[in-house]
Amino acid sequence: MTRRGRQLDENDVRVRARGGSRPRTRVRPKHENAKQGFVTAVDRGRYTCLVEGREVVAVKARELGRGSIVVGDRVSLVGDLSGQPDTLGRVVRVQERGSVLRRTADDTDPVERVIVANADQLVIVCSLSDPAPQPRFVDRCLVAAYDAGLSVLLCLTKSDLASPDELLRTYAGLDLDTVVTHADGDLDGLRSRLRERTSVMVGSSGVGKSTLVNQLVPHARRTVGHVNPVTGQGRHTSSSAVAFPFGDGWLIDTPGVRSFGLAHVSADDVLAGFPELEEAALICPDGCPHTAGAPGCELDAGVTAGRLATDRVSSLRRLLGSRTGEDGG
Ligand SMILES: Nc1nc2c(ncn2[C@@H]2O[C@H](COP(=O)(O)OP(=O)(O)OP(=O)(O)O)[C@@H](O)[C@H]2O)c(=O)[nH]1
Ligand SMILES: [Zn+2]
Repeated sequence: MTRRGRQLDENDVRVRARGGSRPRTRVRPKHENAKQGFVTAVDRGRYTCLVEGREVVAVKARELGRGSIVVGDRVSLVGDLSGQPDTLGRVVRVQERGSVLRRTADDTDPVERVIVANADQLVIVCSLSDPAPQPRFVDRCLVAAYDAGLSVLLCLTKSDLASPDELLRTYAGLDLDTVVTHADGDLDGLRSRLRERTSVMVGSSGVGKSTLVNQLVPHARRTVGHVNPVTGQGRHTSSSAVAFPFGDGWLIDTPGVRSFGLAHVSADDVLAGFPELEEAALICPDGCPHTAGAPGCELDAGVTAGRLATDRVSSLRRLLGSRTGEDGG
C-alpha cells in the first residue's frame, strides 16, 4: 500500500491477480524452484536481476503477459541463473509492489509509466548554483513523491558555490528532510539517510547527481560532466533507472528522468504536494479552483497578508494549470 492509499494501476492489478486470485496449482508447481531476485536495470526487454548476489540477465516469461517489470521489482526467476555470459533467466512472477513511482511524458499525456517500484524515498538533487536552483522542479518532484507515498530527502549540492539558507527557509516546515553537500565535503549525513531504504535519486542536468552517485557507489561509474559533441563520450548509454545495492537498501539512479509529467495526479493530490497551502485552502469556498483571483480563494488572501509564500502559490498554480493544458508549467 502507498501512504496515500492510492489505487495501484492496471499493471499492478494484473500482477496481483496472477499471484493471488488464480488457482495457484497451475503455475506454482512448475516454478517450485524459482529463486527470488531484485530488478536492477531494464534495457529493451532484458532485465538485469540480482539473484543470490549474482547478476543475472533475464527475459519475461510469456505467461506474464503485457504487465510491466521495472527497476525495483522483486521477482521470481527460473532458467539459467548462473549469471554466466550469454545465459538467460526467465522472470515468472512479479511480487506485489509496495509503491509505484510514476510519470506521464507531459502534464496532459494520459499514458502513465511506472519508473520505479518499491522505493520508499525520493531524493531530489538540486544544486545551489551552476545551474541555479529550480524550485519549480523541486515542487513538481514533491507532488510526484507524495502521490506515490514516498518520503522526500532534498539534497542541496554545490554548497561550495552558494549558501543553502534561502532554499532551506523555503522548504522548512514541509514534510521533508534536507541535506547539504558539496563534492569535496563528507557525505556521512547523506549516507546515513540512504541506508536501509530504497531511495530514488532525481535531478535535472548538471546538478551533480552523477558525481554524488559515484562517491556513494564507487563502482557505479556514472558519467560526469557534459557530453562531448564530437565523440559522444559522456553520453548515458541507458535512459532507464539503475539500482545499486547500498547498505541494507538500494540506491536507484534515474539518468533519463528529468521531470515528472503529472497528468495522472488529481488536483487534490497536486495540492497535497504543498502541505502548507493545502491547509490554508481548507477555508476556501467549496469547489474553489485556487486559480489567481478565484472568488474567496484563501491563497490570494494568504499571500496578501504575508502568511503564504508567493513563489509557492504561483508554483502550485502553474502545476494545477499545466495539467489542464492552460500553462506550460
Ligand atoms: N563546484 C562544484 N561543482 C560540482 C559539484 N558536484 C559536481 N560538480 C560539477 O558539476 C558538473 C555536473 O556534474 P554531474 O555529476 O555530471 O551532474 P549530473 O547531475 O549528473 O548531470 P548529468 O550528467 O547531466 O545528469 C561537473 O562538472 C561536476 O564536476 C560540487 O559540489 N561543487
Ligand atoms: Zn482556493
